[in-house]
Formats: sequence, structure tokens, C-alpha cells
Amino acid sequence: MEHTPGFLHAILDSINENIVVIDPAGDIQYVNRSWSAFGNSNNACMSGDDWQTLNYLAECDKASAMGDEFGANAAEGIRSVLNGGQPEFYLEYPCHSPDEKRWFMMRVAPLQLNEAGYFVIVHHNITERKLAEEKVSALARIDGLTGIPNRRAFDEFLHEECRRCMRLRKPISLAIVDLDHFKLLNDTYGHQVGDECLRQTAALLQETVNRPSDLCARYGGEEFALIWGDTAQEQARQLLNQFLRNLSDSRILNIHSPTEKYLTASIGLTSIVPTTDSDMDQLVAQADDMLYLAKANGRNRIESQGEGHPGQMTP
Ligand SMILES: Nc1nc2c(ncn2[C@@H]2O[C@H](COP(=O)(O)OP(=O)(O)OP(=O)(O)O)[C@@H](O)[C@H]2O)c(=O)[nH]1
Repeated sequence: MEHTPGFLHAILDSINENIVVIDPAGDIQYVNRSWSAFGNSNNACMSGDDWQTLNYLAECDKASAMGDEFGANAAEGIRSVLNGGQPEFYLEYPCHSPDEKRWFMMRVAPLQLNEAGYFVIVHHNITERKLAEEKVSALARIDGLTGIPNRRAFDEFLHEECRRCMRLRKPISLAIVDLDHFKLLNDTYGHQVGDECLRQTAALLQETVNRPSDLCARYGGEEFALIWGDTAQEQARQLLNQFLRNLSDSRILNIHSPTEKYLTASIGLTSIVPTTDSDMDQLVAQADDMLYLAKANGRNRIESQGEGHPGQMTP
């Protein structure tokens, strides 16, 4: 079969990947049908119209100047292939539209045609893989039994929220909640009943976190941790008091408990206006100490350490 230019064009136009060919100055020399169609239906990324007048690098630089880190990375990578600094360049980047999430993988490689040197930039849609990765990543941060965030999610969230409160000079409150005599409940009613109690407790605690700067996580076996960003201790205490009332109203039997015949919880609460990264570890250590005190003082109570001046923990 004769390979006419029309035949070769038809092949390129049948490919799903968006293909652009640029010259060493970055001026666009060719685009396939997918690239034009994508550009025309998409305002967020590079436009498909008038591609003959576009300089690919200039478009990346424009995006970079507007704060798009992927535009900056793309420009740097393409230039390094153009200069012979590396044989090819790959970049995964987001290109979300108002209605859907989308990601692409860009591959830049040289194309030697007779005497002239060109560069082929192929954009491959990797949205399906990225969405699957997002799902796996979200699942890795959820506790399987209760369906709330796990310890790993807690650690990440606390770090971010502490940083944010540090910047804003706002207080952050942290509570560790530990069910009382839970071993006895398990021993008396069985592990499955124990599991159900953990789920119920998680649901009650979830009611105390309502804002994006709040988090309720399963911290350990029968321990939960709560973070309230930009929240003074008194507000956190009110939320925790309501939780203790709700738990008491749930009347979950723990008949052999030496303290109460219904399930109760002990809580360590602490608050701080963080000023350094190490305040985060201090916050957790103080909440732990307060929890220990709540257990020692008879359980079914909140013990707290107040928010002091920035960077200080005051009793
Ligand atoms: N059903 C169930 N029990 C759990 C789970 N994780 C931890 N536990 C149980 O929680 C109990 C915790 O016991 P302890 O650490 O002795 O604490 P406690 O009996 O609550 O006593 P205090 O904390 O001193 O009031 C243990 O019996 C664990 O087996 C879980 O996922 N499901």
C-alpha cells in the first residue's frame, strides 16, 4: 500500500492521544485532530484554535507566570530536551475542567526529519489511573471498622492544621478519648458487641466535628482523637461535654465495670497557639498526660491543660 501524506494524517488523526509537533524555537508545526478537539472543548488548558500562531513554550511560560507549577515544570522539561540536556521528558499533570477531574501524562521526544529537527509532544489521558490512585489513597486513610479517618490521616491532618494555626496565630484544640473498662465490655458481651460499641462511639464523636478544620479519627484500639483548628479550649470542652452526655444517653451496658454500669469515656484535652513544629508533638503528649489524669481521677471525665500564651502550655 502506498503511504500518502493523507494516509499518514488519517493515522495520526485516529489516535486518542493529543499530539503536537514543535520546532526548536517552540513554535507549533503540527497538531493532530485529538489535540484540536480537546483544545476547542476546554478553556482551562491551552486552546486548540489558531495553533499555527502559538508558541508552545510561551504558553507554558504564561501558565507558569500565573502560578501554575506544572506549566513551569513543563517549560523546564521541554527546554531540556530541546537543548539536548535529556533524550526525553515525562510529566504527569492535572487539567481539571469545571465538571470533571482530568490528568494527563506529557511525553516530549525529538523527531529527526531529513535535516530538520522537531520535537513531538504527546498528551496521554491518565485520568482513570489517577482516580484509582486517589481512591486507594483515601482508603489507606480510613479505619476499616468505624469508617472514620485512621491514625495516619490524623497525623497528616494534625501537621497541616498546626501549620495553619501557626500562620494565623490561632489556637488549636486536641482531645484523646478513651473508652472506660472496654476490656470488661468485650469480655462480658463478646468482641462483636465491642466492635459495634466502637462504631457507635465513632458516630457520636463525629457529631462534634463540623468544619473543614476539624477531624475525628480512630487513634488506637478503643482510643479516638479529635482536632479542632482555630478553636479555643472552652468551645472544645462544650463539644466534648455534649459527647459525654450523648454517650451516657446511649446507655450501652458495661455491667461489670467497677465505675458505671453503662459505657463511659475518659478524655484528655489540650489547646495551644502553636509557634513551632515541635508544638505538635507537645500537644499530643499533653493530651495523653491529661487522659492519664482523667483515668486516675475516676474516669468518665475531661481533664485539660489550658491554652497559654503563644508557644506555651499552661496548666
Ligand atoms: N471489640 C474490639 N475491641 C478492641 C478493639 N481494639 C481494641 N480492643 C480492646 O480494647 C480493650 C482495651 O483494654 P485496656 O487497654 O485494658 O483498657 P480498658 O479495659 O478500656 O481500661 P481503661 O482504659 O483503663 O479504662 C482490649 O480488650 C482490646 O482487645 C477492636 O477493634 N474491637
